[in-house]
Amino acid sequence: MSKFRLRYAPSPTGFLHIGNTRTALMNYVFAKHFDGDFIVRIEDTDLERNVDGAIESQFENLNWMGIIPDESFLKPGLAKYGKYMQSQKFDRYKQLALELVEKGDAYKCFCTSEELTADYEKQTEQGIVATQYNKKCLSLSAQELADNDKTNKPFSIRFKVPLKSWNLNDMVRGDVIFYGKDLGDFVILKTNGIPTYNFAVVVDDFDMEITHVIRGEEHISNTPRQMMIFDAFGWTYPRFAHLTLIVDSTGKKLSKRSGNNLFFIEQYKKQGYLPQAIFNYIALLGWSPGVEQEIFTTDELIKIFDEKRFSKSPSTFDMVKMTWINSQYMKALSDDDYLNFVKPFVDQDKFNLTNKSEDWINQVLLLFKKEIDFGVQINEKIGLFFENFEFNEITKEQLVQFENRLGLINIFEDKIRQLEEWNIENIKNIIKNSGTEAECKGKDLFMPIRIYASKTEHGPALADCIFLIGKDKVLENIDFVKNQ
Ligand SMILES: Nc1ncnc2c1ncn2[C@@H]1O[C@H](COP(=O)(O)OP(=O)(O)OP(=O)(O)O)[C@@H](O)[C@H]1O
Repeated sequence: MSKFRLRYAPSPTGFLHIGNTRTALMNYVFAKHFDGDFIVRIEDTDLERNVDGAIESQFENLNWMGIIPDESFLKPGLAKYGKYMQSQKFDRYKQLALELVEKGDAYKCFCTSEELTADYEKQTEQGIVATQYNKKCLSLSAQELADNDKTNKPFSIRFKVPLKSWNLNDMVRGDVIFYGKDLGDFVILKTNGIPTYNFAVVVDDFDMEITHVIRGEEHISNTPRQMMIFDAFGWTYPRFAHLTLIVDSTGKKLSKRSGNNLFFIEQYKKQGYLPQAIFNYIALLGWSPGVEQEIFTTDELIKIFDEKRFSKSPSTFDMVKMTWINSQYMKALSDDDYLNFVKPFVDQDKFNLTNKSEDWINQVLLLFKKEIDFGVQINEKIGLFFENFEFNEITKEQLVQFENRLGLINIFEDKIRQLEEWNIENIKNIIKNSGTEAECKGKDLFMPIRIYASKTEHGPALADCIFLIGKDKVLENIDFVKNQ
């Protein structure tokens, strides 16, 4: 059996989003499961739609998620596989399109766009819904052709669709039959010499010896056109798998053009999601592992991958689920890995770390290891340990509910002031003893102390909080809250 070779072929018309990542990921996992090659090819023939920075975004984000190409324009394979960017292969496509003209499988079309539009409009008036090219140029005489060539009349090249049928035998959808009579003769090389999508894809898949084409199902109607081009050259088809699309909550396909930032991978990188978690989540979109388990490493996913488990219905992108998976990965990190990961997300414009010790910063960040779902959330948690933390009205309302608060806090404050050895154990004892002396326990004990000492009703373990806020600042907070 020859080595499996699969490809992900984005157009550089926008940035990597959850939808096209799923296609890239499935090609990658499929290839790696069978010890094959994963190739990234850039389909940039639509020059006007190409977007600056799009190629970099695709590669950067794929690499970040561990979807690493074996071959791409950055790391070309054998010379016989050709270029990995379609805009660098225009000569090859042209030469092959002319070869098909030579063989009689394609023909030059001299119709102008005005003529074509007029004819399509006429067909529509006649009630024809699926308009087709009228094959006018197929019957040009040798003399007409020679005259047109002599005057350099601009032409496109059209494929002559045979009147036969094709069975896609799709890996997801099974048998799908297409008939030539339903497909008009289509352009494979435009007047400007640039190939159309269907032609370039076939030439590339052949050149690169692609064995399996896994892509979104919006491409299914392209596939018979590609199969007939394979046939015309006498080339063997790859196996096709058209995966159902990833849609948003309104059922709309996620697309580079959707303009919704929430679909882009870059967004999650910036928010402090872990690449393995996103990989894990996307792998389960439209593919089932066949077991209840939901958390898998990349290696496990590659191992258990089964091409028979692709879903037949669209999958909705669910950010809540992805965030939950991310939180599971965050909790499972070692303390060191967690700290290395989360520190860069601390907003240093808001929280000045320069005068804090490394040890203190680490202890503060670790308090929230089990609480935060993704990196930037740390900024919603750590405010109470920093200057200028605001005491808000809601907290004040909470505090006044505790009738015994002043008696309790006076006792607590006194003990804190006298405490010589500042450690968590001693602080715990002070809280306990203050409760005994003020005759309060449970919420009546902990909540007032928490609010006076930290200016908020929220926070991790009370003694840990007080310890890290520090003695002077705790006393300052108590004084401040008393005066509200
Ligand atoms: N929402 C989606 N769900 C599943 N696969 C998708 C989705 N969007 C794109 N793909 C797949 O990603 C691959 C790369 O596609 P492409 O670069 O054309 O992305 P696109 O987002 O569809 O682009 P555009 O926004 O320009 O239409 C194709 O195989 C395509 O089928």
